[in-house]
Amino acid sequence: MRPTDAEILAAPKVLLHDHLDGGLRPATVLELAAEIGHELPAADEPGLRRWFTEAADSGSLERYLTTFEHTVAVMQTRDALVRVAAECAEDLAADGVVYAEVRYAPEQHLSGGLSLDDVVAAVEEGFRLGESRAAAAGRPIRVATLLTAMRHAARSREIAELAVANREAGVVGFDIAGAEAGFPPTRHLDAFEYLRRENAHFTIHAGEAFGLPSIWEALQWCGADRLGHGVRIIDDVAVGADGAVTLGRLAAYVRDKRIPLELCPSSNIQTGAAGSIAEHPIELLARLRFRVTVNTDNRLMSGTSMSREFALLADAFGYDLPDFQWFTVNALKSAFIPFDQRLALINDVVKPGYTALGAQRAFDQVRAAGTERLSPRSA
Ligand SMILES: O=c1[nH]cnc2c1ncn2[C@H]1C[C@H](O)[C@@H](CO)O1
Ligand SMILES: [Zn+2]
Repeated sequence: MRPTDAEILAAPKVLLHDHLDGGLRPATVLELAAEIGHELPAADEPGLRRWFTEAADSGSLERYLTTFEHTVAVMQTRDALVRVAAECAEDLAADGVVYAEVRYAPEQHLSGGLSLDDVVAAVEEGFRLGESRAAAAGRPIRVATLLTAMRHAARSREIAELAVANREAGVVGFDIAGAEAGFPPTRHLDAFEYLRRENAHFTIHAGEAFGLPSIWEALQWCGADRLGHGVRIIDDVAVGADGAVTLGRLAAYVRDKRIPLELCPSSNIQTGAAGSIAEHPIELLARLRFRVTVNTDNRLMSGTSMSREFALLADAFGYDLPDFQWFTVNALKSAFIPFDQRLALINDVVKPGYTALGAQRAFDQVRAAGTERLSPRSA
């Protein structure tokens, strides 16, 4: 059965891959840009919303990334960062997300004179503010942070140190992002070796715009805990005409080691990593029991939300609530917060949430069945 949109919205959801600078409200971009005199490509909310999705719809990661020029430009002051982070937490909570790991690159927020420490402090303040507003609105959420280093730049070791220094302040991990082709993860080996020595967690954007060599480096040279996208692992999965499946050694390793794949269906279509939702490898990877998770990547650029991603998957593959519970539990198993906290969220929030939805559906069916109709009298 296709879950209703109301059921999808109410279902507890978990998000591991969402960029702070890819999820601003269009109205906020307009207001912040007006305050600092930044020129935008559209003058009103619907126009700006449309511009972001259309410009990001380019089929190339490099062109997709140019749209961040306008979001990063308006996130250069303490107040702007607090506001954007608070709204991010509120928007995710309103969408039924109960736990999120949100990432951003502190090195991109220094042009207004903030230090790296100032940037982290402002974003954490915003997340705490958003969490408390969401709780007051009856939609509790926990937001944890990943600090990203840009792969074309040379500050990854410094950002890794910033992540470790802010572990107690809400930062739970590290990531590298930006154009993938030409910037292999091994350029940042120093940062990853440092993080491993510090017993810290990290994910790497790999296997999105570039294929298996990028995934292999991220795992076997750098030691990534998770793969940001990792969708091109499908290149190492062969399906014969008779339906027989053969995994190459890298795909087998990813599945055997339960390496989480942070799949982002809508984003993958925009950057050309997949042709359409119906053709997205998520269905085959899920059926093969890879550790698949569903994510938004950039809600503004993709005009999406966790609920929308789930709805698209439900339409394309007939997924129902048990499938969404499976994706959600997978995500929590893969989160960077401590094991006891992950378990508590699985057992006390996610499973009861899906059970309640199942019970509600059963009641609705009984109630519908209770309205007895006279069937036409047969001859
Ligand atoms: O999907 C992505 N792949 C690579 N880089 C990305 C993706 N989405 C966002 N970014 C970049 C642009 C942002 O400015 C940066 C930090 O969030 O990360
Ligand atoms: Zn991303």
